[in-house]
Order: sequence, then C-alpha cells, then structure tokens
Amino acid sequence: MKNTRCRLPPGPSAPTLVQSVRFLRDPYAMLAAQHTRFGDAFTLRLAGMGALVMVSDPEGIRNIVAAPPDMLAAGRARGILDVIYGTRSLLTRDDGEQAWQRRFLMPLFHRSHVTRGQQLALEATREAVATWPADRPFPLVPRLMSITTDVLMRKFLKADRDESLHVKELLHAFIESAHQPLVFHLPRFPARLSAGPWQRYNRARDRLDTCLRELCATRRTSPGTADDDLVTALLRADRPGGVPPLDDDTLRDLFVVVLGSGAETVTYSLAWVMEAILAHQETADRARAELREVTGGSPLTVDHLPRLPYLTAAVTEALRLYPINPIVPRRVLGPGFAVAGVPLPAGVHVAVNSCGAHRRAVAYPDPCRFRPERWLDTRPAPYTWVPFGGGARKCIAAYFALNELQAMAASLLLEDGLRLVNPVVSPGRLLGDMVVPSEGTVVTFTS
Ligand code: HEM
Repeated sequence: MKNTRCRLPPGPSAPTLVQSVRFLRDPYAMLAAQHTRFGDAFTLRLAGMGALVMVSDPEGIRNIVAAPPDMLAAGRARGILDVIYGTRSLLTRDDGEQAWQRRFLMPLFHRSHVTRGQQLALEATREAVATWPADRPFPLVPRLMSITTDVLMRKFLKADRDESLHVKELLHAFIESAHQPLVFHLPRFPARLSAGPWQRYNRARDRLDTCLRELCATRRTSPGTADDDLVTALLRADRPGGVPPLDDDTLRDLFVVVLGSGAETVTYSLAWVMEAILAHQETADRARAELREVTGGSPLTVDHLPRLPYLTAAVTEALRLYPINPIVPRRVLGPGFAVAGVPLPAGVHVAVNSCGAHRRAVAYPDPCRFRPERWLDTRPAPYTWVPFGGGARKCIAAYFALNELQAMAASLLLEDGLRLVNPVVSPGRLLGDMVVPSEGTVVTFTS
C-alpha cells in the first residue's frame, strides 16, 4: 500500500473516512478545493473506491475515455451501484453482453425520438404543475422525480394508469431505500443482519422485483408492441447466434437502469438548472422574456423549443457548474495507463473530474460565475464540457436528456409564480453517486 501511495499523483493526506465524509457533505466544494490545491491531476481516497486519480485537463480526459476496455473498465468501476441496478445491466458490466445491450438501447434515444420525448415532457410537466400546492414552500425535487418518471414510463411501459402508478411507487420506494447512506455504502450487510434501513431496502427491493417479474410474465403471454414497451422489445430482440434470450433478472436490471437512473439523472440535473436560473434574476427574466416572445402567449409546444437559444445556453451553463456525476470513473485493469506521466497500477481507479474540467479558467473565463451568455456563440471545446462522460461508455441518452431538460425547464419557467424560497444556489450533497441540491430545491408557487 505504501508503494502504491508513492506512485500516484499527489492528493490530500486526510484518512479515507475524513475525505469520504467531506465528499459526501459537499462534493463540489471538496473537489474545487483539491483542484485549486493540486491542479489537474490528484489522488483522492474514498470509501468503496480506494485510491481514485482525478483528472480534469482535456488531454487527460481524452486519454481516459478513449482507453481500450481491456485497459480501463467502466462497468467494474461502477460496482458501488450494484445495490440499485444489479450486476446484469450495461451500467455495471464490461463484456460482450454490455456491448449488445448498449447497441440495443441507443437507438431508443436516437434524435428521431427526441420530439416525442419533449412532447411527453411538456404534457407530464403541465399535468403535474396543475396539482402543485399554492402559496406554501415545498421541495421541488420529489415533484420533478414524479414528472421525469412519468415521461419515461409513458415512453417505455405500455400499461394502464393503475399499473403505471403501482410500478412508479415501488420504483421510488426502492430507490429511496437504497440511497440511505448505510445501505448504499454497506449493502452486503443485510445478508447477515436484516434490520433498520437494510430491512426497508430488502423489502422494497423484493416488492419491486416481484412486480417486475410479474410484468415480464405478462409480457411473455400478452406482449405490447416493441415500439411502446421496453420489456416486449427486449423479449423480442434478435440475440447473436447461441446467446440465450434475456432472463427476468437481466430484464429487471435493465428496467431499473432505464426508468430509475433515467429519471434520477434528469431530475437532479433539472433541479440544478432551475436553482441556477431562478437564483439569478436577470437570467430568469431574460429566459422568461424569450419564452413569451417565442410563444406569443399561446401554449408552449415542441415547435417552440428549437427557438430558445438563451434558455438552451442557461441549461448548458447549469450542467457546466453543477454536473450531477462529478466523478466519471474507470478501473485500471493492467499496466500501461499513465496520468501526467505517472503510470497507474492495476486496481486503482481513475476518473474524469467533470467538476474540475468545467471550472478551468483557461476554458472558461470567470469560471465560477453562472453566465449563460458564454454559450450563445460558442460550442464547448473537445473534452471541456463532459456532464455525460465520453467515449465508448458515454451516456446513451445524452441528447435525449438534454432536450427533455430544456423542454421541462421551459414549461416550468413559463410559470411566473415559481420562485426559490432562498434565492441562492444551494451547496450540493451526495445522494448515491449523484450530487443533488442540499435542501431539494425549496420553492413557492403561485398559480
Ligand atoms: C441529464 C441527464 C443525464 C446525465 C447528466 C447523465 C450522465 C451520465 C454519465 C456521466 C454517464 C457515465 C458516462 C461515462 O462513464 O463515460 C452516463 C451513463 C449512462 N447513462 Fe446517463 N445521464 C443522464 C440521463 C440518462 C437517461 C435519461 C438515461 C436512460 C433513460 C441514461 C442512461 C445511461 C446509461 C445506460 C449509461 C451507461 C452507458 C454504458 O456504460 O455503456 N442516462 N450517464
């Protein structure tokens, strides 16, 4: 261990527990402090990951995301997520099955599906906002989670209203139980002691898994169409010769990845987008003025969305300052990979430090300022804006999610009565492997 420490880029000397607690409590502040102190390459020690080399310069990032899979593995680096997504989906594996699942799922998020996704996002947002409480503070995050899950369910689950509600309830209860810090960081414990948060987690997982197994059984006997039902599409998929059809456990993991991680990532990103815009009065006024001009007072439709350059810039800028996955990790599998000239031994983790990359002054003058204008005439230079990761394991839904975010933000901003209770951007806290606004974005709403 001592040797390994000597060979890695420098980093804070505090014990793993102390570094982990700091990261858990305020990930952005912790990473910014280390970036200022050590520069573009430094080593953290975090519980569940061990030594983690963080990289934020474009060339270093390119080297990470372009490394061959037998040198750096993404799935194995995400092992901490097994507690939610299991071990059989593309998220947490690196083999030929991962490649097959990726090839199968990517077309479902292709550009040709974006307009439909935005339409669903506008409908679901409008319906939800009509039910929000007026004139009293409430956290926006759970309400956004409900909308983003509805969008994905309407796209991927052919089910009646009651069945959808049931699946949604079980999915949310399961995710919430898995996010309890004790469960998330010590998931193997419940095998020996089923009590407290582990007991809640085991029960929630069993209920969800039973429901999804029943769903698979129903789809086997009375399928939907491959166009509107993910389970049917997966059951009917052509598998390469000799590869067995997908079993229920794999279908379960894929379902939880697409609906669960899909909804969470969009929810937390949207919460940051809304905090950033609403906390900056000039930005909020300008985005609302743009919306009013483009819609001309008529209801917002998907046709208006491509004509909102300022709002699009504000979304891009919010994802720059508040990337929900500030650590995009890979596991070093063998010799040959170096960071800043330091060869990394097998077994350590190396990660794209998106938080650091997004706050480099050379790429972004006045980097800590929220300034959507910087995007009005510019596109990000390669490997300087990486909220969706990169390379062969880049997010399969990046373009789809970006457009969904823009549609939902537009719909929410048209509500003039939506205000932050405390009009500043909150610090973040870690929830699972994502950063969320610490208080869940508390707002008031006057209809
Ligand atoms: C704003 C929303 C989103 C953000 C910020 C986001 C971010 C990310 C990031 C950082 C990665 C890791 C990339 C890497 O390791 O290089 C990733 C991977 C992934 N994302 Fe997303 N994501 C979002 C939305 C979604 C949605 C809506 C879905 C599906 C419905 C999705 C499904 C996936 C999957 C399956 C992977 C793993 C791909 C693989 O390993 O081959 N994401 N995402």
